[in-house]
Amino acid sequence: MLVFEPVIHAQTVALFLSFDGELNTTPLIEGLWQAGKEVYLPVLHPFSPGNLLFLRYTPTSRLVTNRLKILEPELDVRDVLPLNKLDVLITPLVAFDAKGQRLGMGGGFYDRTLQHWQQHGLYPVGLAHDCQQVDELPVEQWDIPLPAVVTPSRLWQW
Ligand SMILES: Nc1nc2c(c(=O)[nH]1)N(C=O)[C@@H](CNc1ccc(C(=O)N[C@@H](CCC(=O)O)C(=O)O)cc1)CN2
Ligand SMILES: Nc1ncnc2c1ncn2[C@@H]1O[C@H](COP(=O)(O)OP(=O)(O)OP(=O)(O)O)[C@@H](O)[C@H]1O
Repeated sequence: MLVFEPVIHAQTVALFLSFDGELNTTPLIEGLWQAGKEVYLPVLHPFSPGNLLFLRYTPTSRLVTNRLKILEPELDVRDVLPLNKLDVLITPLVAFDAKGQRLGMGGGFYDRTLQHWQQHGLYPVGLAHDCQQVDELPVEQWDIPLPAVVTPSRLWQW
């Protein structure tokens, strides 16, 4: 991921703190910090259900457990980055298919975030284990396909 072209050119990168068998993102976060990138994490929106905010994450950030039992940075409006300032958005996923369709945890959070991603100048990329690839996923009308997925063994692009 650190040698993936959009990441090399990025100043701001959002990713996620792994839980429940997701590929461990800790080494990647430290690599991004070392490369001088600003790292952002998703925070459940305090009053807009189903939406995410992206907050700056540094080695001294205070983390709290949200209602979905995931660690997230403590809400401080000064740490929020608007989506149009985000260069790369690394998304978690449960499974992805041969066309770049993404299955998530079912909250619709990333489908909402990724609406109109092209207009935001944002580049989304999924991060997953190799075994999370499947032939074909059922597609719902709101599902947004990913232009790229990175796994430990390879890069997929569509
Ligand atoms: N590491 C990580 N962070 C992430 C996500 C993710 O997939 N991975 N998300 C990706 O969107 C968002 C959170 N999405 C989630 C969606 C559903 C559940 C979940 O456990 N749902 C339970 C019901 C929980 C409840 O309502 O009490 C369930 O479906 O059984 C957790 C996270 C934002 N942060
Ligand atoms: N752009 C959207 N606007 C409004 N509702 C949406 C949008 N995208 C998804 N939803 C709603 O969110 C719900 C969950 O969607 P879905 O099962 O595709 O989530 P997911 O992609 O698996 O989850 P996540 O993105 O959080 O990992 C659906 O019931 C859908 O109605």
